[in-house]
Amino acid sequence: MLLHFYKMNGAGNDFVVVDNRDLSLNLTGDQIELLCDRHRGVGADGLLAVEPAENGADFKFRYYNADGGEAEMCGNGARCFGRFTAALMEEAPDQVTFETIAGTLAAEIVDENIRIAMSDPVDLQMDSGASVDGLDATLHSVNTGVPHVVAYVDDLENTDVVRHGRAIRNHERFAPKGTNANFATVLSPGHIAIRTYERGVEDETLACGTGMVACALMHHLLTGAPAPVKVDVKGGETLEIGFEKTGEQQFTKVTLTGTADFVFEGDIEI
Ligand SMILES: N[C@@H](CCC[C@H](N)C(=O)O)C(=O)O
Repeated sequence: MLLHFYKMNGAGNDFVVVDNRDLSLNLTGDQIELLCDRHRGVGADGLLAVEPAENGADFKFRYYNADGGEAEMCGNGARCFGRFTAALMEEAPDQVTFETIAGTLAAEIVDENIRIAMSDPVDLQMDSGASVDGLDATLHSVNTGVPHVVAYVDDLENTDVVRHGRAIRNHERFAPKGTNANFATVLSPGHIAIRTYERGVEDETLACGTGMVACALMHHLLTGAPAPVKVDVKGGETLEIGFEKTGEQQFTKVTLTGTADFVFEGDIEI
């Protein structure tokens, strides 16, 4: 079968995007893994599929990690999905809504950037009680659409993100679903830098949107820094996280603002 695809990236987190509004595609996990393979396929951290909405939004968002497994949400993917679906609509909209497993989200076009109105974070735990060998940091956890652990460290550049990230991702405390693992450091009040090991990619990626949100919320809880929090990512960009606090460890109106760019499109035999 010849598949038409688009390649996009959000802050360096890259995606194969397919238009499946007619539901004619039924990609298997193996096919998705092959499409995301950087040597044998297009190469990407994940695959986004546009499907018809079921509950009144503009579209349905499906997200698959590079290993072919479906995930509930992807923050950088959501910005790319917003940019992609806005281009599918007849009149250029200010906002696109889409159903995800983590709830219905909205993407707003803000100048060159896309701002995602995220689902409210759940399962927030300051100090999850877990620890991993060789990492002297408290592991906080929160689900910002997908599960995340956040560890604040002094020396981010020299942190072994793959080793510690893999140990956290596979830690029994976060089983059976596993977790993404973020390492963050404070650059100045309200400005942090992060690196993320992603579940389903099983490696460090250049950026992770839901991970940025997790680290920004923890930064607020640990230091009191107000919104918006700026987040530098490994890919070199700085994104912005907005939020409102509704309780001691509860947040709403969480937003993620950053780039979402088309890279190329093509056809591939699968
Ligand atoms: N890259 C993402 C997160 C994608 C899902 C994640 N790997 C998981 O399995 O939880 C983002 O930008 O949020």
